[in-house]
Amino acid sequence: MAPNFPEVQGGGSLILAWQVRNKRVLVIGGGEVAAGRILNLLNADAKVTVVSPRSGLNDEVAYRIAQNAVIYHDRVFEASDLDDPEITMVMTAVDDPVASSQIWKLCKERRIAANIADVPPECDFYFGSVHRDGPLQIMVSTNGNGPKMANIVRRRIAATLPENIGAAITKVGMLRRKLRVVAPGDEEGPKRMKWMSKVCVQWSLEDLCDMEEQDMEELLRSYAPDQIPSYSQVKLKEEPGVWEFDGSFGWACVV
Ligand SMILES: C[C@@]1(CC(=O)O)C2=NC(=C\c3[nH]c(c(CCC(=O)O)c3CC(=O)O)Cc3[nH]c(c(CC(=O)O)c3CCC(=O)O)/C=C3\N/C(=C\2)[C@@H](CCC(=O)O)[C@]3(C)CC(=O)O)/[C@H]1CCC(=O)O
Ligand SMILES: NC(=O)c1ccc[n+]([C@@H]2O[C@H](COP(=O)([O-])OP(=O)(O)OC[C@H]3O[C@@H](n4cnc5c(N)ncnc54)[C@H](O)[C@@H]3O)[C@@H](O)[C@H]2O)c1
Repeated sequence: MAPNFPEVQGGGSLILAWQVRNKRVLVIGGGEVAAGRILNLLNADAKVTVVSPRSGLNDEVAYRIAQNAVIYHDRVFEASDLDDPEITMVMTAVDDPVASSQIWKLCKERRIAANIADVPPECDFYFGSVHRDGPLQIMVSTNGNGPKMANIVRRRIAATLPENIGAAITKVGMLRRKLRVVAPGDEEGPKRMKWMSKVCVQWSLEDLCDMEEQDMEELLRSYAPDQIPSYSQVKLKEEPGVWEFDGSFGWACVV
C-alpha cells in the first residue's frame, strides 16, 4: 500500500525568501530590466552596486544613482568587479549575450549565485512576478514556461485579496513580538504558536487590521488561561472576568 505522504512533483523551483539585507549584490547593466532588479533589491534592503556605461542608463536607474541608493561604476563590466568578497549575488541585465555568458562563467568559477536575465540555463535562480503589500509578498513562478502568464496570474491573485491584508499582517507581527515578551523562552514555543494560530483563525482579517496597541495588551491577557476573547469583547473592554478563564468550561452544575 502506498504510504500517505505528499507525492514528489519534480521540475519545480525551491521558492525561498532570500534575506539579502545589508548584503552586497552586483547588478550589471542599467536598462529597464536592471531597474526592476534594483528596485527588488532595495526593497529587500540589499547593498547594491551597479556597473553600466552612463550612456545606457534608463531614467529610473539614473534616478537611483542620483539618490545615492546604489554604488555606481560608469563603465562596462570587468572581471575584477567580482573580486569584492562581500558580493553574495550577481544579476546581469545587459543586451550583450557574449558579455553575459562570460560573466556567468566567472560567477560559476567563484561560486557566486547569478541570474542572467533571459538566459534560463545560466541562472542559479529565476525571478518571479511579485505582489507586495507591506510585509506581504507573493511570488508567482511558471518555472520558465510563461513569464507574461506569471504576471497575469499574480494580478488575478492580488485582486482577490482583502484591501487591508498587508496592514493586518503588520499588526499580527506586532502582537507576536509582544507575545514573546509576555511568554519568553523556548519551552513556551508550542503554547505560543498554538495561541497565535488561534488568534489568527478566530479574529477576522478586518478585526486584526483594526487592532490597536491597547487591544493587543488586552488580548495578551488571554494567553495564560488560553481562551481567546472575541474582537468585540476586547474592543468593548468588557470586564476581563467575562472571558478570563475561571476554571470552569463555560457551564456549571449547581447542586
Ligand atoms: C516574471 C518576470 C520577473 C522579472 O524578470 O522581474 C520574468 N520575466 C518577466 C517578464 C517577461 N520576460 C519576457 C517577456 C515577454 C513575454 C513572454 O515571453 O512571456 C516578459 C513579459 C513582459 O515583458 O511584459 C521574456 C523572457 N523571459 C525569459 C526569457 C528566456 C526564455 O524563456 O528562454 C524570455 C524571452 C523569450 C523569447 O525570447 O521568446 C526568462 C525568464 N523570465 C523570468 C522572469 C524567469 C522565468 C519566470 C517564470 O517563468 O515565471 C526567467 C526564466 C529567468 C529570469 O529572467 O529570471 C517578469 C514579469 C514581472 C511582472 O511583470 O510581474
Ligand atoms: N527576464 C526579463 O524579465 C526580461 C524582460 C525583457 C528583456 N530581458 C532581457 O534582459 C536584457 C536587458 O534588457 P533591457 O531591456 O534592460 O535592455 P537595455 O538595452 O535597456 O539595457 C541594457 C543595459 O546593459 C548595459 N550594458 C551593455 N553591455 C554591458 C557590459 N558589458 N557591462 C555593463 N553594462 C552593459 C547597457 O549600458 C544598458 O544599460 C536583454 O537581454 C533582454 O532581452 C529580460
